[in-house]
Amino acid sequence: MKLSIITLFPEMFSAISDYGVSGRAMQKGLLSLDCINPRTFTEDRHQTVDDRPYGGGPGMVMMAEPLDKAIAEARRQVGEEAKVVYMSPQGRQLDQAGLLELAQRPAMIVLAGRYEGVDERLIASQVDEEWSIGDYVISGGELAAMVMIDGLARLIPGVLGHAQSAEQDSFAEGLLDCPHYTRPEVYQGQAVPEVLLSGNHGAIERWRKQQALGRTWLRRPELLTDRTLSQEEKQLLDEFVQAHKQ
Ligand SMILES: NC(=O)c1ccc(NCc2cccc(O)c2)nc1
Repeated sequence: MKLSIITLFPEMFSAISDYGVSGRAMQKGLLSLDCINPRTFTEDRHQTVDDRPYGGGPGMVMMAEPLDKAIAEARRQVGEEAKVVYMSPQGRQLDQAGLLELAQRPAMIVLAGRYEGVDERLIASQVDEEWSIGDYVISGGELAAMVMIDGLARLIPGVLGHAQSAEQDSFAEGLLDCPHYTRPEVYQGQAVPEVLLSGNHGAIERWRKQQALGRTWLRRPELLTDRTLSQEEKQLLDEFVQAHKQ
C-alpha cells in the first residue's frame, strides 16, 4: 500500500516507519509512507498554515489553500484514485472490520489536522472519508493516523508471517483475547493452567475459545449481541457462565 500523509509534523511518523511490524512492512516494500508538509506550499514569510476562526472562539483553524496544494502533491505521488482520509473525532469509529476494509486499498492519502481542525470547505471539496480512533480529542491527527496505519499494516498480506498471523487475532473473531502465559511454569506461586501444558491441541483450542467468549461476556457483553455463536461456542460459554456463577 502507498500512503501519503499530510502533516505539519512529519518527524512524528518515524514512530511507525522505524519500528515494529509497520517498519518491517516498509522494509519489505509492502507499505510505503511519504509525508507532505503543508508549510511547503505557503508563500508568506511566516509560512502561515492556520488562522483565527470566523465567528470567534478559541484556538486556530487550518487554512484550506496550503492543504489543497499538499493534497494535490500527494495525488501526484500515490495516484489520482487514492481516497483522502481525514482523522477526526467526527469520523467513523475505527474497529477491526474497518481496518480490514482499509487494508485492501492500494493507496491512501491521510490528512492529519492540528489545532481545532480544518476549514470545512477543504473537507467538503477534498476529503472522501473521516475516521476516528475513538470518542476523545487529542492534540492532532498524527497519533490517530499512526494508530490506524499500524492496525492496517498488520493486515496487509505478507506483513505478518504465519507464526504471528492476524487471522487468529481475537478481534478478528469479534471477541476479546484469551489469557497468555509463558515461562516460568510457576510464578510467585501461580501455576500456568494445566490444559496449556497438556499438549492436547484440541483441548487447548477449546480452552482458549472458552476464555475468549467468557472474558467477552464478562467485560464487553455488547460485543456478543451482534455476533452469532455456533452451537459449540454457545456450549463453551454456558459452561463458563455456570462455573462463574458457582
Ligand atoms: N478521535 C480521533 O481520531 C481524533 C483525531 C484528531 C484529533 N485531534 C485533531 C483534530 C482534528 C479535527 C478536529 C478536531 O476536533 C481535532 N483528536 C482525535
